[in-house]
Amino acid sequence: MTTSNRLRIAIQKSGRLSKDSQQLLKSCGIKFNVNEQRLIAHADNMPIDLLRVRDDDIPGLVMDGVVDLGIIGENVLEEEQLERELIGKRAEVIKLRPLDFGACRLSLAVPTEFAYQDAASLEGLRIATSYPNLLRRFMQNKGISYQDCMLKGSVEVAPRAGLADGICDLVSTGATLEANGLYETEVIFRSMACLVQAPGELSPSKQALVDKIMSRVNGVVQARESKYILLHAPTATLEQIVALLPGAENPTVLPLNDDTNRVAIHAVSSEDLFWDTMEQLKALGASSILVMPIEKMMG
Ligand SMILES: Nc1ncnc2c1ncn2[C@@H]1O[C@H](COP(=O)(O)OP(=O)(O)OP(=O)(O)O)[C@@H](O)[C@H]1O
Ligand SMILES: O=P(O)(O)OC[C@H]1O[C@H](OP(=O)(O)OP(=O)(O)O)[C@H](O)[C@@H]1O
Ligand SMILES: [Mg+2]
Repeated sequence: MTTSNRLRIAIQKSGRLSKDSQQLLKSCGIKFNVNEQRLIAHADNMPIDLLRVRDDDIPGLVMDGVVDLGIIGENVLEEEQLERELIGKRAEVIKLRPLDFGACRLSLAVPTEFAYQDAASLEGLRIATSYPNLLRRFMQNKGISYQDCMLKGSVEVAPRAGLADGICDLVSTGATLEANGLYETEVIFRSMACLVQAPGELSPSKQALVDKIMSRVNGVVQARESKYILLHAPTATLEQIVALLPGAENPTVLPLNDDTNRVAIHAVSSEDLFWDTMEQLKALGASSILVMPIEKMMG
């Protein structure tokens, strides 16, 4: 456990998770300025320090209690846990919650000309990856032997460079695979960013701060997933219209001036309202449909 009485949070310095991690903490009311050159950023309004590091270092820092909290991809967390289990090192973290960014998957991929049937097609072949432990677990469960080619970056170029027959790497849109003449054959792990806490007990003041941050994170994420919906609806189709609003319980129904056949509906929906639903609402006679973002939410 850290000895400092300021709460330490590790986030990725620069990369796929850095902007979203910083944005999330800022949305929770933590005020800080990041200096690109500096590893540490002190919050102005709360006893919190942000440590800006390589994402691979975050699970270890949390597991060892060097920092109190961390924001990390589940893929990197799980890989580090498997690595530490292998060498008998403490690998515990408290998983506080998944976050709403950093969605990707760890997949097997092979060159377009490779006749892939199932994972057994890779028997005895060489697979390039930055995730040797997740790959090993998957292949061991299937009873397939293969050869490792450990690369920290540029994994997708390995087959073309003659370093490997296939790869096991992160995919989101698939554009990188396509650009490198590869296709995805098997998803071996699905990942999101998550908020984790060091094992063991925090001091009461730090615990109170973590509770406060957690409640705010919950509010921020919930608000981002929700929408405020306003519309006018014919009373005749009111029930059908309300049923179409995703996750909107007990919407407010208000009378309209000089119109007894129509009402105004105000509702908080637990998810976005897609165009298809808006078109269905319109077909049921709804009009003046407004879908608005919600900035904050509590209770
Ligand atoms: N294409 C993607 N879309 C969404 N999330 C992704 C994508 N690629 C990676 N991620 C998530 O973001 C994390 C960080 O990815 P990034 O590519 O920035 O890592 P990195 O190059 O290892 O960075 P670092 O320099 O910090 O080691 C990944 O571990 C994964 O959880
Ligand atoms: O399926 P896609 O949408 O193409 O995304 C996948 C790519 O994204 C990540 O790399 P990133 O772009 O973060 O750069 P990096 O290789 O420098 O980490 C990942 O390592 C893949 O290479
Ligand atoms: Mg990394």
